[in-house]
Amino acid sequence: MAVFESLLQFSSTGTLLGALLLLLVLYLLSTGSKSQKEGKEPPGPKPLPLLGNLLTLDLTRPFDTFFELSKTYGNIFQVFLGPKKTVLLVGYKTVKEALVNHAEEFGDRDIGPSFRIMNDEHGIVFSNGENWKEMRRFALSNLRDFGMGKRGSEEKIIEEIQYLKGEFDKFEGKPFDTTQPVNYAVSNIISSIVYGSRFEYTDPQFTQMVDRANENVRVGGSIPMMLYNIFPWLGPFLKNKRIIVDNIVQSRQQMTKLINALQETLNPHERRGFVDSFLIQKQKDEFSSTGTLLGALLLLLVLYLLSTGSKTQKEGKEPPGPKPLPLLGNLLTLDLTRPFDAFFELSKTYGNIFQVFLGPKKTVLLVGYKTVKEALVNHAEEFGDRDIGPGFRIMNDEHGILFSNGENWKEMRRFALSNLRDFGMGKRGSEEKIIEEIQYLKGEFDKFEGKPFDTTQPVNYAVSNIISSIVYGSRFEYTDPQFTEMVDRANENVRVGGSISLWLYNIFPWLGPFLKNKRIIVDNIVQSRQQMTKLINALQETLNPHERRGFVDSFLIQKQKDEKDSYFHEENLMMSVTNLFVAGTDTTGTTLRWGLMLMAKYLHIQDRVQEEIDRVIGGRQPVVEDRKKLPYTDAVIHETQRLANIVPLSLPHVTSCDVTFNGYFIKKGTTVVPLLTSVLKDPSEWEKPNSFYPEHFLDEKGQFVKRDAFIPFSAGRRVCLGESLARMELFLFFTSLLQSYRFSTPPGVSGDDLDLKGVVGITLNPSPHKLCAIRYEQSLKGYRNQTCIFE
Ligand code: HEM
Repeated sequence: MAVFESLLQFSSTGTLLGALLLLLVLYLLSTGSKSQKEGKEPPGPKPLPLLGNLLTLDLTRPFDTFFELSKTYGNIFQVFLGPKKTVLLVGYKTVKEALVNHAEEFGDRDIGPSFRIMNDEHGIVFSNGENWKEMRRFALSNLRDFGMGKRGSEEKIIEEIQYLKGEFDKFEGKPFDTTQPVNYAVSNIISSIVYGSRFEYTDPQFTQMVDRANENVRVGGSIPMMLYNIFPWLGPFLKNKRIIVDNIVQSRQQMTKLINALQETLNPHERRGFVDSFLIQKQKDEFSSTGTLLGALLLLLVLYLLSTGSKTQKEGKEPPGPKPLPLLGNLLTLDLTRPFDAFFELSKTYGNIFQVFLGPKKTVLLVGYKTVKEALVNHAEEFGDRDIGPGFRIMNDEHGILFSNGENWKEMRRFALSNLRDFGMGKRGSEEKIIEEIQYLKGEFDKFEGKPFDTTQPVNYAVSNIISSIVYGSRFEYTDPQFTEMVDRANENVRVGGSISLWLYNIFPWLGPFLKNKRIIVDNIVQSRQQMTKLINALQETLNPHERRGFVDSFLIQKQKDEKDSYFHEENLMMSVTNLFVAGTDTTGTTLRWGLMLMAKYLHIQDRVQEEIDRVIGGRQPVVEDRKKLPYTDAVIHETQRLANIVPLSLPHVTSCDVTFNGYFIKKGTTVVPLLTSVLKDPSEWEKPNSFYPEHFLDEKGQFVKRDAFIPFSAGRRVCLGESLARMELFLFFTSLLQSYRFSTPPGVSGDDLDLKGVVGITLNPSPHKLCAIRYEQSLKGYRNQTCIFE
């Protein structure tokens, strides 16, 4: 019944009672009609659909419950924890027979969602296969070296007992809770084997680590965590899951400090404990000491030179590419500070389809308009899956739209598209929202009174409010820290997500604990989820099925209707909202900022835009309909998107099956990068690929012309879901701002100082800069000569 009570916490009582009644009917029907497949599967109590045996199991003491059940079903029986079948082994003979005589078959660890958040399938307790074998063997042999089960640890234990007695003595015979002193003493034994020294019981670094570990062990066995294992979408609502995640984040920080300190004082000839042994082994194995690395590089170079002479490239089979080194692949020769430029450069040698090895990971590059279009559009199915590497996995966990695949992706994308359209995406509804938001943004610009300022935050907040009002049903104030922090964190994750350390993390995920950037991303996610949960809970509480305020409402209503439907669960809601929020903010904000910067850089082009707007629109608010009458402005916006090239690598795809493409064989599961840079700057498509040249989109009569190779939103199955919204936003924001302001560089900064290279993240941002936005009054002539206001 405890489960029943816990379930009540998560659902509205009415819906739950209805669902239970339905399940009861299903149960009664099924009891009469079907026979149990005894003799094949182990026997066990009859499960209800979806809930399995949860309603009849007392999960407060599951071990007693299972033991009790064995009296009815024997020594091997099965229960259903929700939809998850679990076989119980009961009694000495059965347990020994399975674990010892069938050691191989029963020897793997089941790593459910709650253990996964703690461990990520590394280490010893929650890993399997070769990783587990290697880690267990290494731990056993090293723990023995440091005295486990031998004289060495005997001495440590005897020493620690004296400290523990000291603690007990402090109570002078008065009553006390033995938990902390006993835990600290016991923990010091393993700590001195692992770290090489014991800790004082007054050292908060140590006591917090012990207390947190104990809390996680306790909370990890609680009913909410069992439910989380069964229904992981409950995660965002479970306080206990948050406690565990917070404890992990904090303990990892402290462990990292301890390990770093050991690393700094490491002496390979004097190992102090298990960590030292591991670090030394790591150095040996992974070339991290400079000497070894240089030696290894030399060896690799020799191997490389030898192999270049002897083996022939399998051209015509796999795509060509630079010769990879073992383990490191082509990493040493690739400039990951601007990977898209490095790949584009390589295509000059290897052609439009080539492969590189990022570490051991093969990645196929698609280069130029024809190849990218051929793959993404004509072979949409084969090239349409998303590659979800470790870096994206921490952000998304394969739910939502951006980083999911298969039926989950299809359902979420379809639902998002149709609902975003219902809330006005690409239509009149969002036009009104955008025009309203522009007034707020102008208010922000005006506050600077013509003095130089960084456009990042106001532009991002304004743009984010458009997708926010579609998703949540309302805009936020620019002074609301709840909102601004969410936007700032999303942008930080997009920036940090494209850093070299995240590339390395994608290639060698074991680097994770040492990477500050990974920690930044995880912390941002944890905090943003808490804020999103609050926002969604507030919407849930005031939900009216007859008046949907935004995408979240639609999702919640669908979730209520379709409780059985596995796709409309909490995790998909959180991830879809995150995807729309992040993808809908950073991209459009960044493009708009490029646009304003380019106007300040190329004043003669700004002149022409403003002349056209003055002539065609005058002082009234620009609307979408005006686009047709503003060919030059439209061309400038398109050219901004082309040259700014803000998603230069698109997002990684993966082949969904083996595919032979343009004569090359690409295996199922190969990472594929459609190099959008190479399309937007394809020299065979654009007259001046590297210049800002709005004429790319104009015919000789000055009329706007579409260009096939203009695909900043990518193409095919995964084409940007927000394209129509983004295009509308860019047009309205850009024309309205250019109508009202003259943009120029700050005093002392020339247009030439504004660089076009940008800052690399997942998206390509303008380099840090400030602009002056000087109000342009229609009545004033000669606005072109107005310059920045001096402070
Ligand atoms: C100038 C603005 C934008 C640009 C340049 C842009 C570009 C892109 C690109 C290149 C992709 C990856 C396509 C691929 O995998 O091949 C993408 C995906 C996506 N974009 Fe955008 N985007 C923009 C604005 C938006 C907006 C406003 C939204 C919000 C509604 C949005 C939502 C998404 C989503 C949900 C996906 C994932 C699609 C999927 O995996 O099925 N984007 N975008």
